[in-house]
Amino acid sequence: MVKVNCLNPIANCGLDLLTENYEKTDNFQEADAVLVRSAAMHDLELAENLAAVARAGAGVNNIPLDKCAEKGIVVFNTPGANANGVKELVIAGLMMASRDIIGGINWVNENKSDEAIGKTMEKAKSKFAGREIQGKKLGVIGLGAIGVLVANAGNRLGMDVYGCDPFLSVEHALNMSRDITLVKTREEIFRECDYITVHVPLLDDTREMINKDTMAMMKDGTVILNFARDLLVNDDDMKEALESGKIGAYVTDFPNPKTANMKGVIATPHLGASTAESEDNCAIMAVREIMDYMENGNIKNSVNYPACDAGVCNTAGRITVCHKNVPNMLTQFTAIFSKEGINIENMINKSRGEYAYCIFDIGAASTDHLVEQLQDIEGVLKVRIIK
Ligand SMILES: NC(=O)c1ccc[n+]([C@@H]2O[C@H](COP(=O)([O-])OP(=O)(O)OC[C@H]3O[C@@H](n4cnc5c(N)ncnc54)[C@H](O)[C@@H]3O)[C@@H](O)[C@H]2O)c1
Ligand SMILES: O=C(O)[C@H](O)COP(=O)(O)O
Repeated sequence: MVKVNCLNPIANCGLDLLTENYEKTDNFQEADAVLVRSAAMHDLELAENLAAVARAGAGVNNIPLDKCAEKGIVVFNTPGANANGVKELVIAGLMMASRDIIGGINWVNENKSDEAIGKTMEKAKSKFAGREIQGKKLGVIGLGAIGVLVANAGNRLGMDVYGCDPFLSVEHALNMSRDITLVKTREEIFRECDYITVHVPLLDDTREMINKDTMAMMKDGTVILNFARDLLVNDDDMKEALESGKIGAYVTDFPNPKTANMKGVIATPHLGASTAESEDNCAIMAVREIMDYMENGNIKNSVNYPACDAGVCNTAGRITVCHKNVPNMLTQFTAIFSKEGINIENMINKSRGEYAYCIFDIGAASTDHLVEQLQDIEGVLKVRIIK
């Protein structure tokens, strides 16, 4: 029985995929697999039995990826599964920053008991006038699942779209409209664009990419949209830029105590992926990833281990090994099978950075004795019997 713990509520259509071989537990420490959204995992103690963590979503900065890798815990995410939900909210953000929709709605609420509201509004409305986005320049930093959808949508709305992503994948490039101008550096976007939207993961080299120096390059009144992570922006610098008019508005899905109280900020409470469709897509993808890993040892969409797919095992046994990506590991593994007189019928070994992963399909049923010997090799992080 595989024990699954949900650190956040996960959509039922995903959980319903779990067969009778899985059991939900409320106890994180006894889980073999964990499903999570944004719950912070950095301070949690990781039990020996934990084999997999699936993030039903994109950003994994709430998960200690290296600590997990070091313990042979494979971490997955669900690329693209919530991208359309975020794209639609970004478009709403573009609109809210361009037309004073919020001011106008507030005015109607404040004047809702005015019998003559139909007349008074005609006088009041000039306070809420805005500008159109058609013909304006939109810069998209990060052309992944969300960035490409935002870029294409901006293009369809008549914007002149610029995109920047030094690691642009072939898949995302193929999905991008040819009308979008690809630029090599984000500085070109900072200098050129009226609206700048960031869709990058929070990493050391993206942290505070919007700061005093980068905002100084921008046109006066530039609108910044941040539906990625709050730490991509230096809040104190943003406050100054909003006060001076350098930045016209800061739209963020990640308010914090500073930005929630900042004039010129339009904030939503991390709503990007909070649609029924995105929650269902993420839950289904995350549960399928966990099940394929637990039942077959296959890895798809991991963020700390290499992809590895051996299909369904059709030999007598299958053993998987998470290990350090260092010399002489395979020789030591195969020596153990050879000593036990067990034939390796198929084998896959993949590496990713400091870590590597092996699937051995063998001619005999796997035994605890085999596992113990493999586990004793220095550099082996986790050994699992699949069959
Ligand atoms: N508001 C929300 O609810 C919500 C929902 C989903 C994702 N997110 C956030 O949005 C981020 C992006 O999500 P995604 O699904 O598009 O991820 P993704 O992995 O598909 O795309 C990220 C892109 O950023 C690019 N990138 C990395 N470093 C870069 C850099 N220095 N400069 C430019 N590009 C760089 C990558 O090459 C990749 O193409 C996530 O990491 C997450 O933080 C927020
Ligand atoms: O990175 C993500 O996928 C988003 O920030 C969504 O987070 P959530 O699943 O907590 O809504």
